[in-house]
Amino acid sequence: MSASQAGAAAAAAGPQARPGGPGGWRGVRCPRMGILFTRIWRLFNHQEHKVIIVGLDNAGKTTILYQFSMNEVVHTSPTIGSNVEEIVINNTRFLMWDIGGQESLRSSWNTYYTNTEFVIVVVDSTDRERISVTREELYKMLAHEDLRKAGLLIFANKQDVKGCMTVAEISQFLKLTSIKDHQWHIQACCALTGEGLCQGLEWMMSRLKIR
Ligand SMILES: Nc1nc2c(ncn2[C@@H]2O[C@H](COP(=O)(O)OP(=O)(O)OP(=O)(O)O)[C@@H](O)[C@H]2O)c(=O)[nH]1
Ligand SMILES: [Mg+2]
Repeated sequence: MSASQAGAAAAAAGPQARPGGPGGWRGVRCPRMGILFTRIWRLFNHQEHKVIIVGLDNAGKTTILYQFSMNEVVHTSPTIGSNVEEIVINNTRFLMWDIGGQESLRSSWNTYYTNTEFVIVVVDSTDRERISVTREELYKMLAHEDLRKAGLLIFANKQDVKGCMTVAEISQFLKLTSIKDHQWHIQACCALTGEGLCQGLEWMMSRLKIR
């Protein structure tokens, strides 16, 4: 269930990095071509898309980050500061920052905003009491100049828990249809099984393609 708004290694191989011989470059070596090749390679393959993962404490952000990077459920403790991992999907590189969600840490979320292309907001779908706090934090973020162009992916996490809020309820509580100045998408998921996480990433990939 989901809804949406509208729908390196070779870089090191400079002229000196790989000598001729088994597995190495063969033929005429041209340093200038090497530099040019390296630049082009960086241009097309080394572009990293910065993503920040935010949301209230206990929402499941760190669990999601490590499902993405290791494809497994890790034992987590509340994040103090942040975790960062590089995720590569079909040659597309995402640098994902998982930022601690405790109240005392939220005022420093904005120090991560520069150059962010996607904001992933993780919602604990069982936490009805604090959905209004998530809404406040969400609109504060969207108003920030550094996130003006960022796409917004909302994960309605913990869908495995009986009686949790549905995607429709969360969309309504967060007033998502009122968001006109950012591309957004909401995706139901369960970080423990990984269900729904790929669909969220696919949405991000689809946004990159139409730019
Ligand atoms: N039932 C259920 N539990 C989950 C799910 N995702 C995460 N959890 C659990 O929720 C708890 C908090 O998960 P974390 O990933 O540490 O939460 P966080 O958002 O990183 O929290 P902070 O670092 O404090 O901001 C852990 O016990 C997870 O195992 C889920 O989809 N379903
Ligand atoms: Mg965490």
